[in-house]
Amino acid sequence: MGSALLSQWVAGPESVTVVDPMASDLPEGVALVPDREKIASQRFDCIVAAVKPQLIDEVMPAYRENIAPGGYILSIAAGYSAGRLSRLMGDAPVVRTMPNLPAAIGRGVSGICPGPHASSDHLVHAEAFMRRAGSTITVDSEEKLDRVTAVAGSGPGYVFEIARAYAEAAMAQGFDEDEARDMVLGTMGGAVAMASEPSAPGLEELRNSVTSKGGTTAAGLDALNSDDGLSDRLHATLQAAYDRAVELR
Ligand SMILES: NC(=O)C1=CN([C@@H]2O[C@H](COP(=O)(O)OP(=O)(O)OC[C@H]3O[C@@H](n4cnc5c(N)ncnc54)[C@H](OP(=O)(O)O)[C@@H]3O)[C@@H](O)[C@H]2O)C=CC1
Ligand SMILES: O=C(O)[C@@H]1CCC=N1
Repeated sequence: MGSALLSQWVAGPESVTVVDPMASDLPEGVALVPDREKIASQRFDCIVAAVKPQLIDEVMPAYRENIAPGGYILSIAAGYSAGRLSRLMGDAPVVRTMPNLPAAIGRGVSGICPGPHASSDHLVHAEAFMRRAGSTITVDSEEKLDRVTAVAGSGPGYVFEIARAYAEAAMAQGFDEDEARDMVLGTMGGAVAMASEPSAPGLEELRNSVTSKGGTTAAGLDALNSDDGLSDRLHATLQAAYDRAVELR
């Protein structure tokens, strides 16, 4: 996820240093160091915590000395609470954000939540930084951010899986893999673009506008969700992701 954000951030005026033991192929203009020792004496206005939540306790404390006066930590880690991270970093200001993968093409959706000691300047900076990677929604509690994680952070995973299963079903109708992929992604992309038009009606009305009485869509929708199976499955999906975020706090 860090490299997806980096691909959008490099267009900005800041100088960026990435610490990654194995990284290669970073965008031009980014300084890469394999470990923190190489930047031991440097200070940064914003340190982005982009390792897995399970590695934060091990990796992040070494960076306490790297926070410039007035600087802050911007964490993209799912679940791991801002309070816990702030304490780990010697009561440093923390802003948490939850981006999603389409940030890689500037179409991400990022939740943002100010944590302990974060000033309004830190929040404004984090919002501007994340807007370079797509749209943002600022929430006032970490509980809400963990719900953004369940809906949007993990969301591209659900969408890719739904598209994969949809394409698999298209192949069972006799289309080859490329035909199935093109039809499914074209249909999903077109429908999402239409629903995203500023003057678009609500989603239920849009669905109804495809559904002729006694027609093919009605038959398909009946199989898809007349027993609320799809709705129930999606509720369970978001709840499971949220519950996992809570476990990672
Ligand atoms: N994937 C997603 O869609 C999203 C992920 N996130 C969050 O982003 C974070 C990263 O997740 P994800 O990108 O999926 O995971 P990855 O494993 O792809 O990325 C983690 C990166 O951290 C590097 N790393 C490991 N150890 C160190 C270290 N000691 N110092 C510096 N860098 C290190 C890894 O290098 P190496 O590969 O060499 O181990 C890797 O490049 C997580 O906290 C996750 O919750 C948030 C929103 C969406
Ligand atoms: O699966 C994860 O834990 C991360 C956070 C949201 C998306 N990927």
